[in-house]
Amino acid sequence: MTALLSTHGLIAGYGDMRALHGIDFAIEPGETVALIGANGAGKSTLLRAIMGLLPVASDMVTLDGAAVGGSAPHLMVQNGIAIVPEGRRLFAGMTVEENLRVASEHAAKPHGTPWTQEAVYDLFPILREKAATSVENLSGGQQQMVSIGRGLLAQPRVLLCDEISLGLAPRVVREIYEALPQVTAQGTALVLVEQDVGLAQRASGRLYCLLEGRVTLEGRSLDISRDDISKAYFGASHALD
Ligand SMILES: Nc1ncnc2c1ncn2[C@@H]1O[C@H](COP(=O)(O)OP(=O)(O)OP(=O)(O)O)[C@@H](O)[C@H]1O
Repeated sequence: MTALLSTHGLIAGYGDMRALHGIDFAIEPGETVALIGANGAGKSTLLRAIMGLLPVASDMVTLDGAAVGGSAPHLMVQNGIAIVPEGRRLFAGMTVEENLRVASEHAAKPHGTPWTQEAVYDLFPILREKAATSVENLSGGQQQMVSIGRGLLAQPRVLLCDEISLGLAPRVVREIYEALPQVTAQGTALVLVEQDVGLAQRASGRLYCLLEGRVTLEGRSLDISRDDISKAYFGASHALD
């Protein structure tokens, strides 16, 4: 079966520095897949490579079987891939509503029920109250909700989320993660880069662990033991302990 989005022996890096050494990854509609791994393992690089923010060969990324690797990021959005970047990167000086509107203006053609601003406000009701507030006056959690909302309004088939829990209070992280099943229920697939391994395991159906630019573990999140994760996360030297 052809996956919705897949990578095939994906190699990517920065100048002469190769950060990913042949990544095979796949995700289906409505699936939540977590990417875990230590700092520098290559998780963000994989998202950037998929998104067309780093050069990759066209056949290294396929969408519905079509080679799309290395397309410009705006074309990847049109193809149905969107990213919630690390650090949120909202448009400062603009309100919540304006940030969301900009996303709608550059959206892909919706595949199923389109995401609307109202649907985003239903997902994160606090944003409805803050619609006219400038984004720099929001809490970190509220800014993250805007960033996710903005990603959804691009009408993605796959939303790539880079460390959406970073720096947020546990209560806020819970609030955001509790909303995610409503996203996948619409058929949108979610890729979650997540530092909190327990959270990643609970929130995803499958996970991949990266170590130094390679996949060291892949499987159904609930079937993978903590020991297997620990070995995959820290590498063979740890496994021999
Ligand atoms: N802009 C960049 N220029 C050069 N090297 C980079 C750049 N960004 C990342 N790297 C390097 O690429 C490798 C993978 O980094 P990446 O950010 O993808 O890791 P990560 O798993 O997302 O970790 P983190 O949790 O720290 O973001 C690391 O060796 C890192 O130093």
